[in-house]
Amino acid sequence: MRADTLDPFTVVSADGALLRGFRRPGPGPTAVLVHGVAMDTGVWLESGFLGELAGMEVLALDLRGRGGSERVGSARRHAVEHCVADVRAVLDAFPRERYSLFGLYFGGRIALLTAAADARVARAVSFCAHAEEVALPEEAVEAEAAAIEGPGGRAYLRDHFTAAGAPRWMTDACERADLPELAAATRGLRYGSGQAVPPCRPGQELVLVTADQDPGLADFRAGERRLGARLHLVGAPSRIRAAHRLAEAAGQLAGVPEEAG
Ligand SMILES: COC(=O)C[C@@H](NC(=O)[C@@H](NC(=O)[C@@H](/N=C1/NCC(=O)N2CC[C@@H](C)[C@H]2C(=O)N[C@@H](CCSC)C(=O)N[C@H]1C(C)(C)C)C(C)(C)C)[C@@H](C)c1ccccc1)c1nccs1
Repeated sequence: MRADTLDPFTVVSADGALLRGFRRPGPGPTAVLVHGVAMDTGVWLESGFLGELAGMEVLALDLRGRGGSERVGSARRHAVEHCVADVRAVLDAFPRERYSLFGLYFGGRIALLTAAADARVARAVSFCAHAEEVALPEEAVEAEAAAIEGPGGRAYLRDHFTAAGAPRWMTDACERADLPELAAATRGLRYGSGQAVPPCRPGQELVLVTADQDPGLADFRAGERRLGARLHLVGAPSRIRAAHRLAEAAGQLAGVPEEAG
């Protein structure tokens, strides 16, 4: 028996891309959920994230090229500025006083960039993606895109994530991916995804979440200093293994008072 009522919605992004998602009604503050590169809104249900946000209104979108949203086809139309525009189209479609954004992996960077661009965002929580500049290794990312669109694309993703100890919901998301579009999204990372998140607005709360044993912990610490972000660590040996603990972390961070008894 599904405990949640999920109402599908459709919004149009600034460049005309048709985006789909779902709203889970709730009495409390509004959460907007932003998934990662090789994911879609299904991860919020399968990871247990949604249940941890009981009491909040939840708006979850499929970013362009993912889930039920429009296939935009080109790497340029997957530039990070278009992903930010996708999130802002959801805010425009559901006018609220304030929003809390929760982003998974690359969705976390999109959430942080959206906060920097949009004062309506009161809080942005990035799970396993930091806010610092990243020099994307062109060749490695191109090789990854080629692997994804190649004949063994499905196996590349499944095997790599499985070997890295990813949870079932992350590998299952890869099974649903439109591989040519995922390759375009991967190539699209070269258009701005490495940029550092600019300082956000006064009053905005930023939270960075990662594994306490993440080898890249220094980049998350830099976000504490540079952006005044809060750092929340989960016990895990890596960012990917932290995925098993992110729903639990979300519950702790959502900070929505338990329903009155
Ligand atoms: C350390 O990396 C991990 O801890 C895995 C982790 N990644 C990341 O946190 C971030 N990324 C990366 O660090 C690197 N980026 C990659 N390629 C870009 C990239 O990410 N993808 C493109 C395809 C899509 C599947 C996605 C991806 O997941 N691929 C994985 C490997 C797949 S299987 C383990 C993947 O990292 N590959 C790397 C290669 C260089 C190996 C190709 C650089 C170049 C940015 C440093 C990611 C959030 C991001 C951050 C900022 C800008 C862009 C992207 C995960 N993210 C999702 C789930 S786990």
